[in-house]
Amino acid sequence: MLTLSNPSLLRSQLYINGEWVHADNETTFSVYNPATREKIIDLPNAGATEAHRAIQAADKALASWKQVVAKERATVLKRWFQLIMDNQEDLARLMTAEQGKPLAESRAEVAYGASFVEWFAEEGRRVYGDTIAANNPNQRIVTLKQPVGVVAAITPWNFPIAMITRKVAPALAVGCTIVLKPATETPLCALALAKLGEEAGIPAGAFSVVAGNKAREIGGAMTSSPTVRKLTFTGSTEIGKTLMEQCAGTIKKTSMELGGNAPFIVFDDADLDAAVQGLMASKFRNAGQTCVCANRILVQESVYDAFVDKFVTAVSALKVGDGSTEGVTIGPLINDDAYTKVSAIVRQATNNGAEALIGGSGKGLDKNFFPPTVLANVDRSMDVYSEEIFGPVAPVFKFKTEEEAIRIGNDTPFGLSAYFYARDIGRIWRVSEGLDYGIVGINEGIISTEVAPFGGVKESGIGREGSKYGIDDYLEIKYLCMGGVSQ
Ligand SMILES: NC(=O)C1=CN([C@@H]2O[C@H](COP(=O)(O)OP(=O)(O)OC[C@H]3O[C@@H](n4cnc5c(N)ncnc54)[C@H](OP(=O)(O)O)[C@@H]3O)[C@@H](O)[C@H]2O)C=CC1
Ligand SMILES: O=C(O)CCCC(=O)O
Repeated sequence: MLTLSNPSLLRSQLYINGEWVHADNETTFSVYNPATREKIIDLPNAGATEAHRAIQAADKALASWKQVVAKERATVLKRWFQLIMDNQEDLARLMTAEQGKPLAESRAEVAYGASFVEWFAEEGRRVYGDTIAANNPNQRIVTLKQPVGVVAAITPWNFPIAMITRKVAPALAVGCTIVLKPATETPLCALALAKLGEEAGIPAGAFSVVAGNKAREIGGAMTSSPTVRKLTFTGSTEIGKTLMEQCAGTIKKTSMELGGNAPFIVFDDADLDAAVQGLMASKFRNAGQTCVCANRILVQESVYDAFVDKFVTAVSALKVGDGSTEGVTIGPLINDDAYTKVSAIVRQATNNGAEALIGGSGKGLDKNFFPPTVLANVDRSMDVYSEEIFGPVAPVFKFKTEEEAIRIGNDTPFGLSAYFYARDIGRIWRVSEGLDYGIVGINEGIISTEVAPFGGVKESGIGREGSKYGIDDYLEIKYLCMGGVSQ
C-alpha cells in the first residue's frame, strides 16, 4: 500500500495546458508495482489528440514565457527545485513503487533530478551572445542565442525523475516550452513533478505531461508537428533511430541519449579494491538498468583471478528484494519483457560454455527478480559481449595488453560511457584518449553529476545533457549583420 505524507502527489489525471484532465475518450491504462505486480492506479490513456492539444498549449505559452526575463524564469525554477527537495521522501516512495529501485537509490535520484533544476535555474541566466569583428568596416556583427521554441520530450522508465528534469529544466530556463511523454511504466513521478511545477508557478501550457501507453501515436504526433522544433529523447537506440527518421520530415533539432555497452577495464597496476568498489556501483545501480552501467568487464590476465575473487565476494553481499524493504540493494527488473531479455542473454552464454560464478538464473526468486550474476569463460561471440544487458549481470573477459583492451573496449557501435582503473599516468592519458566514448570514468564508477556533460558518440546519441553545454541544445544562434555603420 502506497502512503504519502503529501497525497496530492499521487495524481490520477493528465496535466495539459495547466489543467488536470481525463483522456478525451475516457480510456485508461494501469500502473503496476514491479516488485509486487500489484496495480497502483489507473490513469487516463492519452493519444494523439491529447498530444496535439498539449503542443498547441505549449505554442501559446511560448509567446509569453520566452519574454519573461531570465532572472524571473530562474526564480520559478528555484521554487520548483525547493518543492522537489521538500517532497523528497514522498517522491522516492512513488519512484520505488512504480520503478522498483531500492528506496535509498530513489532518494538519491530525487536529489540528482532536483540538481538539474537548480543548475539550469542558474545557467539560464548565463546565456551569452558574441560580438564578431566584421571584414567590412561598414558592418557590425553580433550573435543572439534564442530559445528553439516548443520542445517535445520522450523519457524512459529507468530514471523516472532525473531523465525528465534534465530535459525540462534547461528548456524552461531559456524560455522554451515543453510537452513530455513519460514511459508507460513510470508516469507517476512525471505527474508529481508537474504538480510541484504548477505550485512553483510554471505557467499553464509551458510544461504538459501526456502519459499513455500509445507511444507510437503520441510520438507520431510530436514528430510530425511543425510546431515542435526540437525532440529530446532518452531510451533505446532502436527507437531513437525511428524518431530521428520521423523528425527528418520537419527538420527538427534532436537530442538523443541512447543505449550503451560500457567496457569496465581493470589494468594490472590498478588498486583492485577500489576497482571492485567502482564496479559494484557502476554495474548494480538500479539492478543494472542504466545506459551507463558497466556491460563488459575486461581484466588484465595477471590480476584476473585476484580481481574476480574479490568481485564475487562483494556480489555475494548484495540483497535482492522489494526496494521498499530496508537493506535491499537490488530491486526487480522493470517488467516481464526485461526479465525475459536478461534471462535469454544469460542462457545463451551458459549454453555456449560460460560459467556462472554466482547467480545465473532467476529460478527460485519471485516474479521479476533476477539475481546478481557474474559470468566467467565468456567470449566475444556471446550476446553478453555485444548486447546492452540492462540487468544485474557481469560478464568478465580476460585481456593481455593495453592495446588489446582499447581495441576490445571500442569494439561496439555504442559510445556512451567507459571506465578503467589504472595508476600509471602515461597509461591513464593513452587509454582516456583511445576510448571512443562520450564519458570516461577513470578510477571512478559513478560519473553522473549535473555539472558535467552527459552524452554519447556513435550509436549512443547526439547532444549533451547537464553542465554548461546542456543548455545549448535548447538554443538557436541568430547572427545579426548590421550595415550602414560608416558615415
Ligand atoms: N538509454 C537508456 O537510458 C535506456 C535504454 N533502454 C534500452 O532499451 C531496451 C528496451 O527498453 P524500452 O523501455 O523498451 O525502451 P524504449 O526505447 O522502447 O522506451 C523509451 C521511451 O520511448 C517510448 N517509445 C517507445 N516506442 C516509441 C515510439 N515508436 N515512438 C515514440 N516513443 C516511443 C517509450 O514509451 P512506452 O514506455 O510507452 O513504451 C518510452 O517512453 C532496454 O532493455 C535497454 O537496453 C531502455 C530505457 C532507457
Ligand atoms: O540510464 C540512463 O538513461 C541515464 C543514466 C542516469 C545517469 O546516470 O544520469
